[in-house]
Amino acid sequence: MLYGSRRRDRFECSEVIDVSCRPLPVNTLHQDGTGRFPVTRLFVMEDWSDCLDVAVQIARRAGQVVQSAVKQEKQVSSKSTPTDLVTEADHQVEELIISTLRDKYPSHRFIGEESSAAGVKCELTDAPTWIIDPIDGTCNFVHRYRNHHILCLNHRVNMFLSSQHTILHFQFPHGGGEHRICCKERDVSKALILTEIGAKRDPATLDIFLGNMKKLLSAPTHGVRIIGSSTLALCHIASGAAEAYYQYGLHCWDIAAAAVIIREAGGCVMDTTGGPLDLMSRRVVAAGTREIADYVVKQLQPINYGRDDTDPDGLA
Ligand SMILES: O=P(O)(O)OC(CO)CO
Ligand SMILES: [Mg+2]
Ligand SMILES: [Mg+2]
Repeated sequence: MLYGSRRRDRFECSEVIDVSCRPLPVNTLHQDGTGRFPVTRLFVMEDWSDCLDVAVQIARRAGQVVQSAVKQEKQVSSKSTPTDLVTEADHQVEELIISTLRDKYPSHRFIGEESSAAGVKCELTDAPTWIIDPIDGTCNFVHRYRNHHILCLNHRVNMFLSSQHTILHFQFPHGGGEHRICCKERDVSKALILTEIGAKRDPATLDIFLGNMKKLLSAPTHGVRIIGSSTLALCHIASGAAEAYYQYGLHCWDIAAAAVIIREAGGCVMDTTGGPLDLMSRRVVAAGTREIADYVVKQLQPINYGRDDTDPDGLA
């Protein structure tokens, strides 16, 4: 996923296409029945239009790497915990994205999941910065459970791109997207809520995690789902396929692009305290409506995962 933001630029939804030109599954990211996102106008600031072309090309190449790797035997290692998995494909895709973009845009900066795991400081400045999750849903990828995406965001260019089964270009007017596609449900008893587990599995953390889920299930809501890809789940909020998402323990590369997509689709993204989202905080609540988001915020007991920018091992 490649995304960038220039705050006052207009940007509008262009299209959702499938890498192999197959129709997208209904409800994967949008539901117009054709597998196509309603195409409107494409507007890219001249400065950054080149970035979009490059992003599309890289995403296609990275998507091919992942699609070919998914069928093969994988070398699986763990990072911060035994459940925090990484494969050769994660490294290969991140290297492909960073090396290509660095050649093309020497002044741009990078925050990458696997580079951070290797000790590169996770530092977000005002410089154009690409935030990269080479495979989101690595555990799914390892098990061939097909919910995984390549995610990369450019912090200063209005574009976002995801590649695995899909390539997405979303370009919206900041703060005023015309495509209000998030669910507008305000009644939590009619909500489907998504979450992810996080890498910590000690008994105290799991008690809090299960307690939070129990509260939301007993609201009652229609249900709680865990699909194994934070960003895909967040994109489901943008698409209107679910009403809310919350998580402790995700990273800036899981949230960054999806947060913009949700906002521009008319939804809200915030901190688990109800305050503004802090990209480095490793926690998030997102929803189609403020009412549902506020309800979720009130139910949650926090889990401390530290911060991406100050706790590189991620287990503070
Ligand atoms: O598979 P990844 O990139 O580790 O991401 C996990 C959450 O951090 C699933 O979204
Ligand atoms: Mg991820
Ligand atoms: Mg990843």
